Amino acid sequence: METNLFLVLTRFGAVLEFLGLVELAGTTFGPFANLSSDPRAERYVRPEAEVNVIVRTSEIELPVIDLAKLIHPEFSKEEAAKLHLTCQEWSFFQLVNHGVPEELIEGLKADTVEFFNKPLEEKMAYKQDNDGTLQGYGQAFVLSEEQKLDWCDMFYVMTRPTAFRNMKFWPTSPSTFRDNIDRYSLELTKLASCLWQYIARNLGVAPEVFVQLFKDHPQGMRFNYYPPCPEPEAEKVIGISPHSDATGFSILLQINDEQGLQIRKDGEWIAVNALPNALIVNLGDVTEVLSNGIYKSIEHKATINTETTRISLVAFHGPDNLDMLQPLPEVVGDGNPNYGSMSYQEFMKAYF
Ligand SMILES: O=C(O)CCC(=O)C(=O)O
Ligand SMILES: [Fe+2]
Repeated sequence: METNLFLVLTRFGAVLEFLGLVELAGTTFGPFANLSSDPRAERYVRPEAEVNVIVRTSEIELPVIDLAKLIHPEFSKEEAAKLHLTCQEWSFFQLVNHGVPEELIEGLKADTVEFFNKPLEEKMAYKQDNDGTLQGYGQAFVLSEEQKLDWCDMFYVMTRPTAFRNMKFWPTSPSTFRDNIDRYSLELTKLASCLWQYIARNLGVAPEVFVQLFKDHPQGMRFNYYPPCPEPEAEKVIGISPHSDATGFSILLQINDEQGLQIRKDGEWIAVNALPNALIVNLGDVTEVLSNGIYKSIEHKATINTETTRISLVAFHGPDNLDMLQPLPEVVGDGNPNYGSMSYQEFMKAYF
């Protein structure tokens, strides 16, 4: 979690000082026929050293957790033990048999692709404004003129609590998009409640404690759109910079089944090869602190490629408005707390 964390914070409402560069989003990609000769490319092309880190190429499959087994009386104990070990060793896992209806996922995928394929003017009707929440269509944090930019358009909406929804950012076309986002949001909320209970038990904490911590299920959804990046500079361009998520946990759906997520494990970058129907879950910084570091929030990034567009959807699940963020007493026991206590507000501010 000790990384450059430009990414997630405002998902839950911190204040962002924007520099008006949001207008760049979307307009930047199309005209980039040649990154090496276009002066705007400077904003995206990074020094080689930043990008060329080791990637383990050997096939490593991210652990798979089966939700049907987790909730099945006969298999639950074994699967919960696997979940605990996976959370300790990886912090990332693929969730299968997650119960989110396939028809809903397929509908949401189709709507998302259709939305991003629309002409720029139409998408700009939903552009981010300076309301400090990053909701809408645009780019991730642009904090200075010097900062290198991620090769990614984003579209972000707060989905829960439902009172936080700002419907002016919710596209009316495709006609099913709003409803599918709403339904998916509810499905993931149910899923999150279920997972929290097992995570709590695995940490020796009463599930009610987690129910209370995450009671209104704050949830934001970030749609990431990574267009193909032209050669020859593509190797020095990143889809999303290395970061960890400031959440309880995040749930990623690959919209068009293109791979590109990489996670940092034991000092190496590992390319994730996700199963077609899996959701990818990763524990965030809040969980790292609550668990006193038993579970870590690990760094990850998104790569781009030269030929194809990649689209992902990440749903962030945060705690309710905490006063203080600190390790749970059940987890610390008589041992040393590794993590101090900090105000939740301060914690969120640290992301700037
Ligand atoms: O698109 C991906 O694979 C990663 C996205 C991500 O990490 C994020 O949105 O926080
Ligand atoms: Fe992330």
